[in-house]
Amino acid sequence: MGQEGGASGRGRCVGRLAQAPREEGPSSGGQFGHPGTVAAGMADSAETRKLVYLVTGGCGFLGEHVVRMLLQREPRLYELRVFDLHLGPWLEELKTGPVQVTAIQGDVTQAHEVAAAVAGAHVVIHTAGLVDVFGRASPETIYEVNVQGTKNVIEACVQTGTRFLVYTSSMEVVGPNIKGHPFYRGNEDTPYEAIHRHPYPCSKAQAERLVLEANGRKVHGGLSLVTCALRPTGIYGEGHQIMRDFYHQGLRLGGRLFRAIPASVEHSRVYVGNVAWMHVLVAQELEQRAALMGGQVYFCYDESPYKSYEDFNMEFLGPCGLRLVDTRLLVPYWLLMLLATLNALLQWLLRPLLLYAPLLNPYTLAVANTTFTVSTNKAQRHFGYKPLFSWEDSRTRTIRWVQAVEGSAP
Ligand SMILES: NC(=O)C1=CN([C@@H]2O[C@H](COP(=O)(O)OP(=O)(O)OC[C@H]3O[C@@H](n4cnc5c(N)ncnc54)[C@H](O)[C@@H]3O)[C@@H](O)[C@H]2O)C=CC1
Ligand SMILES: C[C@@H](CO)CCC[C@@H](C)[C@H]1CC[C@H]2[C@@H]3[C@H](O)CC4=CC(=O)CC[C@]4(C)[C@H]3CC[C@]12C
Repeated sequence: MGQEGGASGRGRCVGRLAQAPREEGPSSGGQFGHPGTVAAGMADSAETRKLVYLVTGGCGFLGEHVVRMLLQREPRLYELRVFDLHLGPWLEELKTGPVQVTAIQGDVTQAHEVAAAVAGAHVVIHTAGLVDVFGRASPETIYEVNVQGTKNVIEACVQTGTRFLVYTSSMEVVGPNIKGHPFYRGNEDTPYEAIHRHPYPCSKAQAERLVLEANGRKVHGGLSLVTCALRPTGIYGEGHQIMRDFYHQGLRLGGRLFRAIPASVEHSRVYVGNVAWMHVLVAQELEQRAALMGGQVYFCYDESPYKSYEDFNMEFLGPCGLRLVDTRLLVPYWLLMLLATLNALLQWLLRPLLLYAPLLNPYTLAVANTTFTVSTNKAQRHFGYKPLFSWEDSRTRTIRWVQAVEGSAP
């Protein structure tokens, strides 16, 4: 493991520098009860409902869970603004509850649309992003959405006087790096050479740096902006598109998936409900703990076991009737690399005619083939986070969801 960077974000994209402040302030030390109980115990009256939240990307995989979690766990919520390029029809059913749910179809790359959505919000949870490691979008588009979009959100907060900004970053900001160094049971301060070439991790790293640097900026009205960034590892759960893709691929292959990655390569994964809960909790605690939490990064973690990407997916796909066939002896790593490179070449050749974007490419192979596991309690120490969903719950919920998508179109 290299010593140049750090999981605190001090890494670099090739040609771009990403830097984040180190943790400061005392630990608040495990003095909290169960995180849900404080919010759930508060009176649900019109008087207590005065906060306006904005969730960007609120119709995405994670965003929808954040939106639903806020409605369940933030009793002070008066209005919830859901901002997304594509609004989901499920939003309609949320409009009948006690909270005013405002659906805003908008684009984070358009500063005026973002400013209009942010104006008057107390808290912004910025989850919108272009998650593309398959070459579907151009690098320019990825930067435009992930970096310029984040700049627009920050500037909107500053201009309109919004003080609290929670940013959904990613473990990819740290690694795995281009050298394939393992990150084993690391935390936010573990030294790691965070060097990337791919536009997705580079854009997330740049955006995260902007968010952290904005902490302490004066917003309209003279108060200070308080920001922090959450870094989920690979998220799974209801709505996880890649899990659905693997499931349908398995069905097409007669109920089999083929192991390509050694079982010894471990990944941390985190259940979407726990990631959403962490966002809600951070948003709730930022004001009281601004000095401690402002400008900080937190990995998102829970009790999900460390496993290889494929073995972990089998925790859900296995009970749905798929099995993992070990073909690693037949398909050695060099052959996989060759296939991945071929896929990249085909993508480039076919680009003028059609979009060819398979799951396997040199980047996804490198990520899947590099150990990246997180072991930290920083979120618990700083704001009392404990996973809301146990591993058993997370697993059961995800299996039920995969079973429900059974038979649906790939
Ligand atoms: N899926 C994962 O395993 C991980 C995701 N993340 C981060 O979590 C966030 C959410 O990711 P997912 O829910 O997985 O992705 P997603 O693609 O399901 O959700 C992203 C949402 O952002 C919206 N969006 C995209 N471009 C937009 C634009 N220009 N203006 C407004 N909205 C726009 C999309 O319509 C979508 O609803 C992203 O920032 C991603 O980088 C971080 C770590 C892991
Ligand atoms: C070699 C293939 C044979 O089955 C398996 C390919 C799996 C890949 C598609 C995934 C392996 C690791 C995933 C990434 C990881 O979980 C970290 C991520 C964080 C994010 O912020 C966005 C998604 C992702 C990059 C995720 C994408 C899919 C994998 C590369």
